[in-house]
Amino acid sequence: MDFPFRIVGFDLDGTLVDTAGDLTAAVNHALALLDRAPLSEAEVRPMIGLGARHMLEQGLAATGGVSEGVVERLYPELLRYYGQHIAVRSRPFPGLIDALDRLDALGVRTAVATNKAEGLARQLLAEFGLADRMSAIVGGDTLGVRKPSPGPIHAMIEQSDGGRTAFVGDSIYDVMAAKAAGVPSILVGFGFLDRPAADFGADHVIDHYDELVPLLAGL
Ligand SMILES: O=C(O)COP(=O)(O)O
Ligand SMILES: [Mg+2]
Repeated sequence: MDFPFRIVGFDLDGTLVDTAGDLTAAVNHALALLDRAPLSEAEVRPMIGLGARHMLEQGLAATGGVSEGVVERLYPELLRYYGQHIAVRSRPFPGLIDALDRLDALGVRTAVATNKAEGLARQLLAEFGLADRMSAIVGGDTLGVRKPSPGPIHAMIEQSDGGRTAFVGDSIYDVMAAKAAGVPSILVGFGFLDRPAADFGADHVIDHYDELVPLLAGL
């Protein structure tokens, strides 16, 4: 039987890899430089999804206020710290590697469109041996646009040589980008969701990676 998709694209933070612990540590490193109290991982999770700069702005806003000058000063600090501590607590979500293996065996290309900076995305994926198995890795700074624009998904599809595509993500920006790109959107219910899964308007929701290949096979 022919598999109905040639490309399956993934978001990174909160979708392929649970990065909340290391991203929280990076935000808290920046906050500590201002003598501000740390945030919990539960507080930082909903701040993830529009890139690390946005996460820093949200973290500052939640702890006493944010100004452009402070963001300018702390953003490079946050990136530097994060790059040096990128995979201390981060781990691929359960069942991911099996699902990628199954897609590989079906001849499906897997690719990434993330709002994380491309260099950090490649570094993180390489930590888990995942960079080399992706046909494209498009980051938040790769193009002039980021999700919810469909641009990163279009670029990911083009770099993967085209074909029917589905996109898997954990944020409203992923669902919006997939819809704008005209590809089915699949929400992972285990990601960094900031609202109930049913409220995202995704075409499908999975609660474990074991569900991904059977779902796609039926679409
Ligand atoms: O780094 C972020 O805030 C978002 O990254 P993601 O697009 O992979 O979720
Ligand atoms: Mg995400």
